[in-house]
Order: sequence, then C-alpha cells, then structure tokens
Amino acid sequence: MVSDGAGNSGRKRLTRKREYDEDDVRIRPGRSSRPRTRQRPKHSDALTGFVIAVDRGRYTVWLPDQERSVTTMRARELGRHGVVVGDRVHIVGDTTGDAGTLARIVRIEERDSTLTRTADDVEGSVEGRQERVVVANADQMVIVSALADPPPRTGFIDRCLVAAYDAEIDPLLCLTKADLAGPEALLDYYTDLDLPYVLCRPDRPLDLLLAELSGRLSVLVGHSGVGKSTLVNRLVPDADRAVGVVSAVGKGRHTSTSAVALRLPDDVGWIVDTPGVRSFGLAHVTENSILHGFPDLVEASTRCPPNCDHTGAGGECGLDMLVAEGGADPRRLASYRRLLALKAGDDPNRFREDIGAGENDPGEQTHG
Ligand SMILES: Nc1nc2c(ncn2[C@@H]2O[C@H](COP(=O)(O)OP(=O)(O)OP(=O)(O)O)[C@@H](O)[C@H]2O)c(=O)[nH]1
Ligand SMILES: [Zn+2]
Repeated sequence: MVSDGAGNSGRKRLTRKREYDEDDVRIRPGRSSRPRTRQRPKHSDALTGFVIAVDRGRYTVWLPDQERSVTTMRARELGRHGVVVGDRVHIVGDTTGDAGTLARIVRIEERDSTLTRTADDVEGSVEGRQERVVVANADQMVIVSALADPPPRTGFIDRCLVAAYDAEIDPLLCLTKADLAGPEALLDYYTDLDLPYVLCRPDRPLDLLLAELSGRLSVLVGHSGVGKSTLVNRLVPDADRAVGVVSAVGKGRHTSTSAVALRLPDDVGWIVDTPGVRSFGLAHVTENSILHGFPDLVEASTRCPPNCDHTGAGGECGLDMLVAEGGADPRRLASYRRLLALKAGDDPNRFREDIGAGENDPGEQTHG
C-alpha cells in the first residue's frame, strides 16, 4: 500500500538523538542535553555538534546547545578518518564562532547511517568506483521527482530506493509539479510498497512535506529539472544567506558542489541538499541489498532454489512465480533485474546513467 504522507506521523524518530550510548547504556534525556560519551580528560571541555558544511578542509559545525556555528579543522589525532556533513563531532579550542577563529574536531561519534555513492567523476576507471560518503546520520531520503516536465523516471527512483534501504534510511517520495500531472500512474507502479509520499505544487503550502521533515535529518536527491532548488528555496527561504554565512567564516563564497545541511525555520529539522549528487552507483551494494530495495519482491526469494541469481535465466526463480501469480507488478521485477544487470555487467553506460544522462537509456521507464 502506498500511504499518504499525512498519515505517517507514528514512524518519526528524532534526528541527532540516539536512545542509547555505546559507552553507558542508559536512556538519554531530552533534546538539548549533551551526550554522555566517555571523554578523554584533555578534551573534557569539548562541545558537541554536527557538521553542516565541508569546504576545502574547513568544517562548519553547528552547536545546538549554543545555537551557533563554528568553523573548524580536523585535529591531527583523527588520522585519516573522514568527516562528512551530518557527522556528530566534538570540538575544542576557540569555539566562539567569531570571525577568523578556527576550532578543532577531536572526536567523531559513531554514525547511525552512512549514505554512500559510487563516485562517478572518473568514468570507467577503478578510482571511478570508489565509494564516497554523501552524508552521515541521515534518517530520511527525500526522493524528489517531478510528475511531468520531466516525467518521472522509475529507474532513477528504484536506484535511490536501493541506496536508501541499503543505508537503512527511510525513503520519502516527494512528487513535484503536481499542478501539471496527477500521481496516479507513478503511484500505481509503487502500489505494493509501503512508500510514503507527498505532493508539491507552487500554489499550495508545503505543510505535509514539512510534517514529514519534522525532527529529522533528511537528505534530498533528485535529477536536474525536477524542482529541487525550488523546493529548497521554499523550505528555507534564507538558504542562500545561510550558505553565505557559512562561507564567510571559511574561505570566500560557497562554490563547492558538496552536500550542505540547512536548518528548517523554527528548528523543526534539517535538510541536506546534494547539488553534486545525481544518483547512486551500485558498485558498493551487494546483489542481496539490491533485492532489499524491492520489499514487494524480497519475500518470494524464499521460494527460490539455493544460490538462485534471480535473473530468471535458470528458470524456477521465486520472483517469476510471484509475478505469474499476480502477487507483484511485472514492471517491478523488470526494474530489479535491470539493476542486477547493471551491477553484474561491464556496461559502459553504467556511469553515464549514474550521472543522470539516462534519458535515452533503453531500459528506462518513464511514467507521466
Ligand atoms: N509547474 C511547476 N513548475 C515547477 C515546480 N517546481 C519547479 N518548477 C519549475 O521547474 C524548473 C526547474 O526547477 P529547479 O528548481 O531549478 O529544478 P532543480 O531540480 O533544482 O534542477 P537543477 O537546478 O537543474 O538541479 C523551473 O523552471 C521551476 O520554475 C512545480 O511544482 N510546478
Ligand atoms: Zn530467484
């Protein structure tokens, strides 16, 4: 069943808040209290916050208790450990956030989730398949898709779903341009999924979407032209200014294409915009994880013979039986197998598709 976004308030969990701590398993008190982590004595004065922007070796850290952001660098003791947007960190030094100051990140907390993509900037090479962390600790992936102009691409959405389920991040379908076309055809394709969605159009308020974003760290993904920038600007009217402030304490204007976290008005939650990320490669996702991106199909795999590759080539695949019985949409099985083939094959178009150039992709389906 596709469920309306408004009816899903029961599944909320709050961003930046873990109920348990690995060091001392006690339930944590309220939102603004400091995490009780075991701190080394020399960093007993460390403040905790999370990374909202990364720009050329400078990390902007938001301190929720102090309600301010601070420009930081990594302390040497972190070694090669990467720091990405969404990371919860401990900082020391000059944490006033005053112009020209630079604090130090001395500790990175364990991540609740890690959204990675296979880098697509070095096409076809081994380096091109390296994993890059897009965002840490996101608890929701907002898949922004237009209902028309451009028509929705289920191949793109399915690929995002695989990445979301693989990273254990809840997906939310955000359907823009609902003033141009209805969602029926697209929702029909996802009818067997318990996939929450919201409709957005310019002449209506974004209340339903805001309710879904409330209390969470949500990462927005979408390909060019779907209206993601329009959405971000509506959600965070002073987004440009906020980014400008971040850059002012760093090194000039913010021109990087990396992710940046933006605080929603009234502190109801955070969104992470990912301007440089068009889609997700599958190199780091196992075949099994791809199947888990299709919750409507996964159960039928218990009927498969041992070591079934689910391609259907060997016959007897439980997924084919499910579809034959009318238990799943054949287009969903086709989409799953398309992703399997992309992963398995040395398809030279793989990277092209990752960067969103798949308009002419023969396997791509559009609905609109
Ligand atoms: N009719 C209609 N047009 C919209 C809507 N949202 C955005 N647009 C238009 O769609 C076009 C693309 O919007 P953007 O916000 O720039 O899209 P984007 O996803 O950020 O695309 P890039 O900037 O290429 O990454 C613009 O001309 C918008 O005015 C909508 O809900 N309805
Ligand atoms: Zn099978």
